[in-house]
Amino acid sequence: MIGMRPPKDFFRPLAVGAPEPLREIPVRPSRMIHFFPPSVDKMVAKVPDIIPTVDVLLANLEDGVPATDKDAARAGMVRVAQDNDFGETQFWTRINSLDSPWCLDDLTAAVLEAGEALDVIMVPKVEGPEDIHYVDRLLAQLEAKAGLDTPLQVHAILETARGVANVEEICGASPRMQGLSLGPADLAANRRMKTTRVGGGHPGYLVRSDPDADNPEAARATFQQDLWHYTIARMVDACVTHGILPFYGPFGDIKDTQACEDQFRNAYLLGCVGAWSLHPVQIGIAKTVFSPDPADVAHAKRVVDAMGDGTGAIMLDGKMEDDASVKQCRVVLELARELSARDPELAEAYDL
Ligand SMILES: CC(=O)SCCNC(=O)CCNC(=O)[C@H](O)C(C)(C)COP(=O)(O)OP(=O)(O)OC[C@H]1O[C@@H](n2cnc3c(N)ncnc32)[C@H](O)[C@@H]1OP(=O)(O)O
Ligand SMILES: O=CC(=O)O
Ligand SMILES: [Mg+2]
Repeated sequence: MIGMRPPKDFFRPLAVGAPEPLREIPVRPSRMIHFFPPSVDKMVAKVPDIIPTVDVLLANLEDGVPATDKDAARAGMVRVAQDNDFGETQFWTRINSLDSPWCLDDLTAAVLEAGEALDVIMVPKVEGPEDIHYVDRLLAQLEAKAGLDTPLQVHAILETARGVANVEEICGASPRMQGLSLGPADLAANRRMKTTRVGGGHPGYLVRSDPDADNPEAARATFQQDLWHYTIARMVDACVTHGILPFYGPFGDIKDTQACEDQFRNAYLLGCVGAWSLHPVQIGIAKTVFSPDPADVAHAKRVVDAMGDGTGAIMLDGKMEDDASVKQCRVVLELARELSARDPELAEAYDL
C-alpha cells in the first residue's frame, strides 16, 4: 500500500534507542476514560481519590481547557503523573490537535516528563494515517531521548468526516494504535449536521408509523433513531479488523443520566469496550453498562457448559445453541473474567 511501511519493517523502532513496538495491544479493563482538566487545582486535588474508582484517568489538555490555561494544564498533567501511584489504573492524556500551537509542547512534556506514568496518548481530530505516522516517529524520538523501555500507545478520536472515511488506514497506521473513540461533538460540526449537542440523540431524527387507513386522523407513533449507529458500527469493524479497541466518546447532558446510560449501552452492545466520563456521575454509569450483567454471565456459562467441546447444535430453554452462540458466550465470559480480576464485587457476582 502506498505510504505504508512494508510488513517486515512494520515492527521496527522508528528511532535509534526507541523501545521495541508492541506486537499486541494489552487488553486491560477500560470501561470509562475519566476526563479531568489538569489546569484546575480543585480537580487535581481530587485525583488521588478518583484513581481507584476508574479504569482510565485522562488529563485533558485539548477542548474544554481555555486557550489561556494550556500551559497550566500541561504542567498539571506532569504534576499528576509524578505525584501519584496509579496501581492498576491506566493514565492517559489528550494532547492538543496536530495543527495547534500547543501540540509539540504537549507531546514533548508527555514523554520527557510524564512518560513513565503514561500508558496512552489520545490524539484528537485525526484525519488520516499521515497524522499517526507523524506522532509515531516523534514519539519514538522522544522515547529514545527519555530512555523509556515501553512504547506509549496512541488512541485516535474519530471526529472529522475525512477521519471516518480513512478509519481503517488510521487503525492500521502504527503498532502503537491502541484504539479509537467516537467524537460526536466535533464530528457533527465537521459534517455540518444541524445539531447543537455533545453526543446522544435528537428528537427530530425519527421515523413515523404509517397512517391508519381506517382512522387517518389517529396519532401516528414516532420512533427516535440513533444518530451515531452508522459511525459506531463502522468504527467497531475497523478496530476489530486491526486488533485495537473501540470506545464511545462524550455524553454532554450530565443531568440526563438515563439517556447517557442508553447511549453507552448501545455502544456496549455494538462492541465498544468503554466510554468517556466527563463528570463523576458518569463513572458509575459506565461501570454498570460496560460490565456484563451477572444474569448474562450465568446464561453464557450454562451455554458453554451445555455445549461440551463447543461444536454441534443443542436445544436449551427452547432455543437453538451452536458453535456461533458459544463464541458469543465466550466473549461475555472472557470480559467477566478480566473484570473479576480487577473488581472483587463483580468477582462475587459472577462467581466464575
Ligand atoms: C467534546 C469534548 O471534547 S468532551 C471533553 C472535554 N470536556 C471535559 O473534559 C469536561 C470535564 N468535566 C468538567 O470539567 C466538569 O464536570 C464540568 C465543568 C462539566 C461541570 O463541573 P461542575 O460545574 O463543577 O459540576 P458539579 O458542580 O456537578 O460537580 C460536582 C463535583 O464534582 C467535581 N467534578 C466535576 N467534574 C469532574 C471531573 N471531570 N473530574 C473530577 N471531579 C469532577 C466538581 O469539582 C464538584 O466537586 P465539589 O463538590 O467538591 O465542588
Ligand atoms: O472530542 C470529542 C468530541 O465529541 O468532539
Ligand atoms: Mg472533539
